[in-house]
Amino acid sequence: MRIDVVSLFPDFVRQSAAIGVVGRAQQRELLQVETWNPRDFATDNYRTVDGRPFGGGPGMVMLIEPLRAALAAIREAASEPVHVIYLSPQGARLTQKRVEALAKMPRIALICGRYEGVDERLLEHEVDEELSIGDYVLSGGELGAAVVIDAVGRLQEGALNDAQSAQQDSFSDGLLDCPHYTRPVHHDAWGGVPEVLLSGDHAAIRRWRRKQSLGRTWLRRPDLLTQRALDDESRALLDEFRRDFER
Ligand SMILES: Nc1nonc1C(=O)NCc1ccc(Cl)cc1
Repeated sequence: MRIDVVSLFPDFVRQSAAIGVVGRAQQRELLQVETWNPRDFATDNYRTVDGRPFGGGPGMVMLIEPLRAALAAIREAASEPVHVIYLSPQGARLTQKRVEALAKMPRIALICGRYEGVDERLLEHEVDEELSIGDYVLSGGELGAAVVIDAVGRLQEGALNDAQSAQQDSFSDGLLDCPHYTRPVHHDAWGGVPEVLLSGDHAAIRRWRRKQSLGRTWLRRPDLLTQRALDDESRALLDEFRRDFER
């Protein structure tokens, strides 16, 4: 999969995509991240990328032309269609479900805005999808782009090792993760570890972990439970968790 990022801060995007799982996915050529700086597509001597807002008001707006020219260059370098995404608080909230769909696309382009916004005509004519990583205001779209690159990059076939895949699965089935423990078995100030995890009874351990994931989701994110049907076993485990909790 190839991801082209249009950003005034290409180094940030490149460096964040060069580490960890995503960095390794690039080394293995499972993923390719390229950056394009709109300033390189500005047509005037001052390499201008922003303009004053019509209607007045503070701040500046990103010009159409440098962004449009950067996208044209991206499309020229592409043998297949490019799905263009704009990151902003005005977009649809990014979910794991949407990440899984994006991860199957051959090419996506991420446009990172700065200043007060991007000329609406660019968004109307060039952007296929507007996405938000959360309901808060950042200084630009680059952090959103880094989130999309990470979430989509780790889903590329071969990017994750077994442990990471297991962790991914626990989140991806729409539930919160269970608690994790490691040595020491007994900590002076903070006590021990749930006995079942020391038992070696793998069926019981699996059951305990599933019960914890269901229970934590019920306690912390009940909205996630309404979005999915629970099979009989999960329903029984959650009821057991709730009985224990309310005891
Ligand atoms: N929340 C979010 N989810 O994705 N992006 C954001 C965000 O706050 N971007 C800031 C931003 C976006 C566009 C422009 Cl022109 C300026 C600043």
